[in-house]
Amino acid sequence: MSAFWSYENLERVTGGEWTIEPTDYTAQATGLSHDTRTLQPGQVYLAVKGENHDGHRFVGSALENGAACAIVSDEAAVGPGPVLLVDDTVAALQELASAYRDELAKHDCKVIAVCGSNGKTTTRQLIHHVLTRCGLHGTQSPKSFNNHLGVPLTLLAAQLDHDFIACEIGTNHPGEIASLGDIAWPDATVITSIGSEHLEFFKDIQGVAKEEAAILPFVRPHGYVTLPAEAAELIAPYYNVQEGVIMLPVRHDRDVPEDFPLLGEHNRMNAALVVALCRWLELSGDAVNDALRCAEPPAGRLRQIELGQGVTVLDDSYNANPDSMRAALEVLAESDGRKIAVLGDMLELGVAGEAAHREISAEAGVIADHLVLVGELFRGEVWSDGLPTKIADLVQPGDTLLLKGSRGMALERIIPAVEAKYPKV
Ligand SMILES: CC(=O)N[C@H]1[C@@H](OP(=O)(O)OP(=O)(O)OC[C@H]2O[C@@H](n3ccc(=O)[nH]c3=O)[C@H](O)[C@@H]2O)O[C@H](CO)[C@@H](O)[C@@H]1O[C@H](C)C(=O)N[C@@H](C)C(=O)N[C@H](CCC(=O)N[C@@H](CCC[C@@H](N)C(=O)O)C(=O)O)C(=O)O
Ligand SMILES: Nc1ncnc2c1ncn2[C@@H]1O[C@H](COP(=O)(O)OP(=O)(O)OP(=O)(O)O)[C@@H](O)[C@H]1O
Ligand SMILES: C[C@@H](N)C(=O)N[C@H](C)C(=O)O
Repeated sequence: MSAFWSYENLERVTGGEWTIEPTDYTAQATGLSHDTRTLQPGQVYLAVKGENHDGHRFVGSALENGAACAIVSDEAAVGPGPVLLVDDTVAALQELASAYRDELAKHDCKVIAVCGSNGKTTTRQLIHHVLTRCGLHGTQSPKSFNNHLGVPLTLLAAQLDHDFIACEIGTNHPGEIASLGDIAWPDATVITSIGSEHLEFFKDIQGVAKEEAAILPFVRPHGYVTLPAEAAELIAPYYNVQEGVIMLPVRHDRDVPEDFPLLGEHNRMNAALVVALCRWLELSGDAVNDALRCAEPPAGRLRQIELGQGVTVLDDSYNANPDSMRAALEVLAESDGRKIAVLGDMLELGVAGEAAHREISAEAGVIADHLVLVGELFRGEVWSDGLPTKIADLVQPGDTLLLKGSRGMALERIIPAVEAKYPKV
């Protein structure tokens, strides 16, 4: 265990003041949690004000349940154990993560950042899967933890004897990548894609490219960046790296095994970036290929569900923007049987949204034998409790059904009705 988690170091790094003093300043906590529902005894509890709760309300129960101490910004939050008062708990979390990042560097644990418009979770999970199968020990972002809370929590959850952390870095507003880059200081970065995401805030693809390029100055000297060749062209105007950083644009997927199981050209390109990263890490090509052959997509990201009577559901319901819509429609176009596309609204596209919905519905109309549009922006069906059954009734044996829309549309709600009609055998 490192002295990093000692009470005296927590005080030093955060600049806080103890409102309830520890009895032994050199004693160690075992890590940090911001959630009493998952907190382990011995961890620091960090109180965060969220959308639904104020974490300060749970300080008492955190300490009663064995938290080593609590970090708070509200003097009134107390309990049976040490309490460290700071101005801003989110800033304290980020300061702790920054300091821990320096510890990780001393222990030669590599931080691998995964940025990009589409494919961060898929690629981050692929990296963790492949590196682990190649014999390295490491950790990765939970769920899609990729923002001002998720990135520091991911870094702080790593152990100092880990070989790597695969850490997603996300954005939906200009400036977010730079502030997270300044915490993560990655050894290597994969930029999965640059596309029409969150245009409400980035305006256009140049805006997205500029934002994603903002990770580059934070890649550590002699570090590594890989990205698709088209993305490299888009970020070229913003190219700015530390000394000795190698940047490898990837043009093709020919190094990915033919039998890589994730669907779609976009996933083959994600895998090609992982292969490039693994070469930089000097991992065995055969071991990397074997690992890629048994990879699985994360839930809701073009996951193929085989039901009874030859019905296939392509569950791509996690999120949507024009690029990931097109990627999914390409897969549907190649699929067996009649093709049914159920497409939900693409959110956060701002003024670009109207044309994008028009174009996608026209393209989908050419590919699908049956197209169902759901949501206001598509001028489609309004969601109702009866919609899943209505869609299940359209499906015939041997069909392929694509479900794709933004998170807010939650199109995975359609799956149980289709499963009920065509139970898995
Ligand atoms: C703070 C937090 O983690 N909240 C998550 C929590 O919400 P919940 O309603 O339970 O809690 P509150 O936030 O209201 O509570 C405040 C705190 O109280 C704690 N607490 C609560 C109850 C209790 O009994 N005990 C407690 O201790 C609680 O733990 C809080 O600390 O759960 C929700 C459901 O799982 C989560 O959705 C919610 O997560 C918030 C939104 C969050 O930001 N989490 C980050 C860790 C994270 O990284 N989340 C990612 C998604 C990130 C994302 O959307 N990324 C964008 C790009 C970046 C956008 C950026 N600008 C932004 O605004 O975020 C992208 O496009 O990818 C994830 O969850 O996967
Ligand atoms: N390189 C890619 N290009 C286009 N679409 C992709 C790519 N990789 C994955 N996708 C699709 O994008 C969607 C989101 O995938 P994923 O969750 O991996 O991305 P993400 O960047 O982590 O998303 P978020 O930022 O919302 O967490 C899925 O539909 C997935 O199939
Ligand atoms: C879920 C969140 N990370 C995201 O990608 N949002 C967009 C707008 C979506 O859900 O499509």
